Amino acid sequence: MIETKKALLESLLDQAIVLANNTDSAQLVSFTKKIDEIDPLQFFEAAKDQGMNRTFWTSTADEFCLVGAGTVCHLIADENRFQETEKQWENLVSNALIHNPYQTPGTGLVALGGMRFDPKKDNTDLWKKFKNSEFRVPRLTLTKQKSAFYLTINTEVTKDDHTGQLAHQLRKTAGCFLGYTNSHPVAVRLKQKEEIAPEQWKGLVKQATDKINQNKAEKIVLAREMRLKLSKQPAITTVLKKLLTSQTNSYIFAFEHDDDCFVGATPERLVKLEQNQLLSTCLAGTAPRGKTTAEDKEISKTLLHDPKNRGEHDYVVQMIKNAIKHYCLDIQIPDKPVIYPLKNLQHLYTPVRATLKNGYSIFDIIKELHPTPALGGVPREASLTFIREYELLDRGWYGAPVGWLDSNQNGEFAVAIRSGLIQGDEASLFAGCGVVKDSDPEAEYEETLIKFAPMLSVLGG
Ligand SMILES: C=C(O[C@H]1C=CC=C(C(=O)O)[C@@H]1O)C(=O)O
Repeated sequence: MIETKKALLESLLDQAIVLANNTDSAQLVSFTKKIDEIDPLQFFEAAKDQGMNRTFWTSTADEFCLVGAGTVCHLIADENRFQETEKQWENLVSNALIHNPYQTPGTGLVALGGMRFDPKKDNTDLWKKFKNSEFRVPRLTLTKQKSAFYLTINTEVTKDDHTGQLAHQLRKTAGCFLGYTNSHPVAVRLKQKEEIAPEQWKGLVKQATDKINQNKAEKIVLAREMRLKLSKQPAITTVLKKLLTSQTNSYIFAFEHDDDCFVGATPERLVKLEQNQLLSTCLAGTAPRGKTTAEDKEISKTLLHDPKNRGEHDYVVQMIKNAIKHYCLDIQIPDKPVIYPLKNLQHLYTPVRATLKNGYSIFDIIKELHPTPALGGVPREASLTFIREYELLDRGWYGAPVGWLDSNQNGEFAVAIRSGLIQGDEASLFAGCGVVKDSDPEAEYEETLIKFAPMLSVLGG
């Protein structure tokens, strides 16, 4: 007998009720179908209307987007957060009843999340809603891969559920998302902007260069915070829309916890995995964009040959190479970086390609890579100790891996920089830069100002 699409959902729910009965526990069901084109931001906004916490991820280079609405289950980890999350994920996947006839990465059962930069640094009140490591499996996930769109409905079925009633409820909720049209709310005005202790931060850069000149470290990345007061609570949909149009070479992400939302537009890929094909990238070494094409080219040329920036960049290349060699075969790294242009900045960029050996997962790689010298420093422990002790802020999820994974060994993580934590009508923005032996505090300060710009401008600055 040929089953209709409608009957597929019902038969999956029937099976789940039997399993829930047998095990006397809730059964996770994941059902994916192709849908007509839909604006991911409308889907995101619809989730707000349904009172659901939202998660957003887009890789503009791949025309790939994931939007999560609500949470059907959480993966939360403290100690050994990478191994623990992987274990929870494997467990969840092996017990779920999954219907996903598509091979497209990011369809089916997907978890999205992130983690704290440094689990050893005390958690302040600022980040109190954000766990050491937290991934969510959304109630509804929209996946956009180029011109194809997929909807995944995840639900926990209990032995007392009724197939017809549950199927009706799930379709009704999905209908609210698919038929949603609303204009995005207006943007906010910036009322006040406060840089946290800028002079003290410059002093810290000097302290770091002194430490480097005493051969106690080679590179230390130092970050700072800017506090904003806004005219009202911003609509995250509008913030994302502006980031999508202004930061085209970046990953745009958002992770919402009620009135707190961690949002950013980062150019820094940590790792991408498509089955066993791995791509990581080194992005370190920075210069501003030129005002004219000729000036821009001149700056790029200088950046490509500047020993300070090349040194900063090469630390990252070497570290990634060493970090992945145990887990990968066939590692390919070009000899020289190229320029990666952003709206306000340009970076040195080197892609790293490899094949992941059997038996390893994306978590093994993230564990080795985080933090790269683009966010921590060299040597890793000495720089982290310095940051932990002296940096004037709680980085929270800033500078840490943020991304997604699916149940077919696909996933992608970026480093959450060029980001901010929006809390009601206030926000904290974060920006940092690599300090090496000849760093000039004033120049590093200027560099962080440019790095604040993408988030600042979408919040009315
Ligand atoms: C720490 C940040 O940038 C890092 C990533 C790329 C280039 C960097 C640099 O040139 O200093 C930083 O290492 C930030 O944007 O907050």
